[in-house]
Amino acid sequence: MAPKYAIGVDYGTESGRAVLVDLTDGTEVADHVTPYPHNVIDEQLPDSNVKLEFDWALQHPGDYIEVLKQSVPAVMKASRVDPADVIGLGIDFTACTMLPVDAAGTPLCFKPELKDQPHSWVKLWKHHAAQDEANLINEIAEQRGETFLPRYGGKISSEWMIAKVWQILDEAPELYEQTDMFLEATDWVVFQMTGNKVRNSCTAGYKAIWHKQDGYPSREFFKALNPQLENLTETKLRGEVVPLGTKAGELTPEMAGLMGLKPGIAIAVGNVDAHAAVPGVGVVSPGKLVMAMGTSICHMLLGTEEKRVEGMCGVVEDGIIPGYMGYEAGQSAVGDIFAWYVEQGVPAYVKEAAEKEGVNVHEWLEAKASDYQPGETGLLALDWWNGNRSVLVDTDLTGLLIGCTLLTKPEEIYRALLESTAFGTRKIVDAFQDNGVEVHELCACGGLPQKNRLLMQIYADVTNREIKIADSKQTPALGAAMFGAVAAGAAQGGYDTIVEAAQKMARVRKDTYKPIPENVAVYELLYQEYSKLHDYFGRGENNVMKRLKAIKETTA
Ligand SMILES: Nc1ncnc2c1ncn2[C@@H]1O[C@H](COP(=O)(O)OP(=O)(O)O)[C@@H](O)[C@H]1O
Ligand SMILES: O=C(CO)[C@@H](O)[C@@H](O)COP(=O)(O)O
Repeated sequence: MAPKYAIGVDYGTESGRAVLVDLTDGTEVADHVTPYPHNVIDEQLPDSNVKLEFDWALQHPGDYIEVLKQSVPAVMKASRVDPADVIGLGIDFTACTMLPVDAAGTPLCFKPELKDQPHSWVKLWKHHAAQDEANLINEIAEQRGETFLPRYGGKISSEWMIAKVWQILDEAPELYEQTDMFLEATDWVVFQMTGNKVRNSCTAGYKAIWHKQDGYPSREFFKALNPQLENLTETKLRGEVVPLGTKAGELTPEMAGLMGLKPGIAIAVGNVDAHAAVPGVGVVSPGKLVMAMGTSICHMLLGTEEKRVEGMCGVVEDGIIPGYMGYEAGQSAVGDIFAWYVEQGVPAYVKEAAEKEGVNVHEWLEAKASDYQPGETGLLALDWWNGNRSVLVDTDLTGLLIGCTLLTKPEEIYRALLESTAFGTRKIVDAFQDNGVEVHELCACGGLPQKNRLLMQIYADVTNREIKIADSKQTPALGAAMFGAVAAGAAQGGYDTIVEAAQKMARVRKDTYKPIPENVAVYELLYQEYSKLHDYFGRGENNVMKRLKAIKETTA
């Protein structure tokens, strides 16, 4: 039989990419990236004078369709694979990236009369302007002794569905009324391809407080938030929640025409980028922490029991791989911090030197920073440039750099920023380990492990654990393609379970990063210092970061 193929489409923060995968062994035959034409909308609405407030991050739903229109035909063309041999397609997305739609499923921002209303647009995962609502959700849930709270590390994040929905109700009640449904963007794109509105158990579980046995929180809880939210889950969040790997439907003739595929192929229910990466890197059993390392890091882990872990993003039964508890934690900014420094903090001479040497600024700084030993810069940083997702779960926390002198060099600051993110990951590893969810080894995927060797060695040294690296450059997309193959099923040339698909299709590289004992010893000392700063600024002893933000908001 001719080999069969599946396509995985990975929707990142700034771009979407499609990968065409051979189902016999996971070979990535072709890939193509489409940058989102409108990128992240965080200052002004498109074609409008409307300026956005601080902490907003929106997207244009049309950009997601553009990825299907450009990247899918591009991989078909590059691979010369016969469309008849493509049996399934899966997607993965950033989350919670959500949007309000009308009864026909049309995004409200597409309506001319609503396009100047910021709340009609897609709220990207890193939209952090619903922190007030998140704080209240946590306060009320705690007062009421809601049993869901421990499943989310004790706090519901402002990045998630309920806080974002409530912000819309608070600030744009008319738009809330006009909304027929709030959808995760991943479910909306699947709806565009199939005509079926199906909610996936992964985003519902991790981002919308849905539980396999208990469903959503009670009406009473929502009523306690705001009486207008009492019926939220039966109305604007209604819809069947189905497990990962389920076939959401078949590709419609219209979309097949746009994408250069055959109508009728299996489309898997939506998934989250980090979660799709777990089978993508071949992890289908407990003890191996998968780090999807890009603009942010998501830390994914399988376990056999539901444990309480401070500040984890969530534990969801079957949330990653059926049969296991799926744990998620994360850091809201990692690559984004390095990008900030490269764009905003580096002197002109660094940019000139990098250009002269034919490398980018990251590469130049990495090379220079590699000449330092751990501790030699005298610097230490807190990695909260975009708040803290785990373990403090507080988007109002901000960045900190300590130890600068008149002799401090840009590469030293760059190194301190790399180290700060490794310390943030160590906090997460320790939180799991201390609460009985074992972490034996780390598996890294995403853009960063391909780009920065120093960063990966620092992570091995700081966590004192070996790190395996995914062989795929597009691990979430590979995982999404696996789910596409499962949606198609073995009878069509796909697979019946994600475990089988991962065993056949995933690979890690032979070379790994191993901790260097001398470095581990110094980083242990630095980590103790990091922990003191972490608790001092993050656990209420000195709320200077919040006070500065409050002053900024009143004077802006
Ligand atoms: N050489 C480098 N070292 C460290 N970070 C880098 C380097 N090059 C790019 N980055 C960062 O990588 C991030 C993008 O990661 P990537 O995995 O490609 O994207 P995404 O998270 O959107 O999927 C950006 O935040 C960028 O600052
Ligand atoms: O929050 C999640 C997953 O739960 C991610 O979608 C979010 O951190 C964005 O990931 P990227 O940094 O774009 O890889």
